[in-house]
Amino acid sequence: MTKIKICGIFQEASAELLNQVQPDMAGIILAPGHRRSVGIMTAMAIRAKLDDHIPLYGVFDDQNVMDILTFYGNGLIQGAQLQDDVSEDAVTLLRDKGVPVIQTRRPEAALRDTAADIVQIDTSAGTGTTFDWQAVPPKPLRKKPLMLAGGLNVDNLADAIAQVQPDWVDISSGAEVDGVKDIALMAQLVAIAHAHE
Ligand SMILES: O=C(O)c1ccccc1NCC(=O)[C@H](O)[C@H](O)COP(=O)(O)O
Repeated sequence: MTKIKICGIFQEASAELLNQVQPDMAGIILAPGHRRSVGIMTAMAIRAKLDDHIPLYGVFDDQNVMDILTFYGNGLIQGAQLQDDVSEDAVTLLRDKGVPVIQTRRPEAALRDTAADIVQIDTSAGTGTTFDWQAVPPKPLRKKPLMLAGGLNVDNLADAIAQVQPDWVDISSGAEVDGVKDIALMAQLVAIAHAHE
């Protein structure tokens, strides 16, 4: 089974849909200024609606470690996804404080040492853009669980899993119709991921 994260939840109603399709993780964009960015009130409402056993990760594109620690400490998020330009010092500090971390990397930097729990390979940042999956290092070379992201959808997910052999897949745009999370697409994506090793 390949685990699946559905990212970019920005509506309370989408949390109820996630409870129906049961992904292994959900993500909210706590970095400001993006189409799917959420404020604290919406984030709290999403966390309250989402089933307790589905961890909610905050996506951050700066190094405001104190904010991340506060959000983690008060239960708003169960982990942090840090974009490529966040320093390894921030990753180490968060891990030292017990915060699970997903570190986003471009494919060419996939094998760089990190204290993160999961390395996400992505060039998309929620734009639905794929990259050449052959650039992902083969499984025997990986030191950390790998999360594949970027332009995954119901048409290419099975091929992506077969080719890359990720531990996790992460999908945002491919789970949306007209910019809003769609229950039928999310159900298909979860079924495809869970059916494949
Ligand atoms: O979704 C955003 O708006 C976003 C903004 C800034 C940094 C990251 C962002 N999204 C991350 C993700 O949704 C996923 O980790 C990943 O990039 C998959 O995106 P997609 O290609 O849309 O499936």
